[in-house]
Amino acid sequence: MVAEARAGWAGPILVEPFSAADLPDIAEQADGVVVGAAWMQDFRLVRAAAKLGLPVIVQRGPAATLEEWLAIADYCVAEGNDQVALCECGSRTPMPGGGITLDLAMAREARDRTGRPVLVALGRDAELAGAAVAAGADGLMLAPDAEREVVAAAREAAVVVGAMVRREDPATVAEARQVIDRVDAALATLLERRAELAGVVQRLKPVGGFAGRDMERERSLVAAMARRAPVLGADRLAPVMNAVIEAGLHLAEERRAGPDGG
Ligand SMILES: O=C(O)C(=O)C[C@]1(C(=O)O)C=C[C@@H](O)C=C1
Repeated sequence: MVAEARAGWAGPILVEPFSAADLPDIAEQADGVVVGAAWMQDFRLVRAAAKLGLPVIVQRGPAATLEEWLAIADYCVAEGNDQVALCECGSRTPMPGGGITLDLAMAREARDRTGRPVLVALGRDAELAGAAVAAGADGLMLAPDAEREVVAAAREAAVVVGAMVRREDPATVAEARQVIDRVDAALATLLERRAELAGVVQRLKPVGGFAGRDMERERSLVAAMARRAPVLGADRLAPVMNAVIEAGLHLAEERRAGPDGG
């Protein structure tokens, strides 16, 4: 199965053993071993898994406290393996649909206390991807059989929400460009949404399009933005917003004219 997975995936392959009998094969073929939520407290298996020397992902059991969870990471370190990341998989609660509720506060606390990367397991549902990233998750884990659209939605939320709420500190040109690409992804998403909303205003205003331009409103929105972007300031923002607004007005006029010019 690992060989099959490798054929369609360029990234690292993590494997969760069913029992100690799986460990030799995992050592040979996997890039990391997952201490599954269901057996987090099987200390013998945890120790044996840590001894493989591969990076270990310690998933939190559905009833495990923060201390119990972090203790398992310490067990791995005690086996001489410091490549340990944590993964929040949710607690059993009376919620419908399996009754598992992600504890993002716990994930955050685990990250703050240990300085280790913390992943959040989303199963087959990308809905909380943005929330997990905003709460500080270093990575998202999806069920191996999650649908393509779910994976794409989680990835998109991670990029856009991450760019909005996380500050990164790139050290090289390549890294800085990667961060810029993520910020641009968020900008593109917001620009597209803004153009749609500006189109709504054009349809609702008594006089829409360029004929109904309201420079007073434009000055005031630039001033409000400058309060959030004081380094850029109103003078640098004004031409940027002028271009953004004009693009929205052109789009609205084109749409009103229709594909054949009305
Ligand atoms: O608020 C309006 O009246 C709009 O038409 C929207 C909008 C904008 O894109 O924000 C566009 C043109 C106006 O000059 C001012 C603002």
